[in-house]
Amino acid sequence: MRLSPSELILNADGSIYHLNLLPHDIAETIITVGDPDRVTEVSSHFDSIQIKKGKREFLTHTGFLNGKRISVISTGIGTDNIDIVLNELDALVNIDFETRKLKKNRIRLKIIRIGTSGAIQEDIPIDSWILTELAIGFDGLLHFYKNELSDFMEMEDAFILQTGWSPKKSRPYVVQFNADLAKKFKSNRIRFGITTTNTGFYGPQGRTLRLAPSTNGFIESISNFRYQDRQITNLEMETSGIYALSKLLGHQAVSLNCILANRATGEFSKNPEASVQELITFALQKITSD
Ligand SMILES: O=P(O)(O)O[C@H]1O[C@H](CO)[C@@H](O)[C@H]1O
Ligand SMILES: O=c1cc[nH]c(=O)[nH]1
Repeated sequence: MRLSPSELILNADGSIYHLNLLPHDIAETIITVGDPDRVTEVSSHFDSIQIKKGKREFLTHTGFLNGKRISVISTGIGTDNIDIVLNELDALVNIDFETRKLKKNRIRLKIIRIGTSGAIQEDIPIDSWILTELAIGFDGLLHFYKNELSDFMEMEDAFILQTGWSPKKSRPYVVQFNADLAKKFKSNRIRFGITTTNTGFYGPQGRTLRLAPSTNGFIESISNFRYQDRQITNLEMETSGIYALSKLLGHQAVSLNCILANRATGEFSKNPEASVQELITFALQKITSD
């Protein structure tokens, strides 16, 4: 089937609508970061940079490090942006832009998120790193796609029951990392965890400045959740969308979280930039150690 101009939207130069990229602009190993400034922090480690392109909050650098071609792309904040980034990255490799038809041979991208996050358990130190094994999405993105991702229905039901989750909110969905890709990042510095992906930074993460969240004791309630002796470790705003769409599209994804805040102790990192830099260096070393 030929995709119409309103579905597969290409710019005048043939690049994909939001990312502003041509198919050959991206590598098969993709690092996603939320903050556009973090793109340069990652690509400054590259031996050479071939592509620097962007539009809106979506900035991409593609280059080589130790002979490996890598792209780093900023997603901005939130799973609504992840919907755009994942669909457009997939289109770049799996749709022929000339014929507007799906390619026969599918390419499987390796997607590694390097992001920042808040811990919700007291024993998780500031500036430590968590690799998300299971993401619990409060965002609802998955529900807009035909899918049979139901492996964790029992855990979802347990979460809804234990936290008294309001039916006014989207049903939380649980989705897993790609275990093969995750093996690459095993290290005594990395803790595997359960991450919630929240639809905002303030109310949706139980923060109160002037507005009170609808649920009293939101952080306490999700930090007390237990499933098969496991507990939620941290929260952020993209991982469930990345994992869900990667699974549906056939890509491999892992999410690395640099813990900047601890919501149980009220602490925040004294040097967030250095902390994120260290995680970038670690991730790049693992990615290029084939
Ligand atoms: O540091 P990044 O990758 O943006 O990730 C986290 O930081 C942002 C909120 O400050 C959200 O995007 C959250 O997921
Ligand atoms: O508390 C935090 C810190 C970083 N990112 C988040 O989404 N929440």
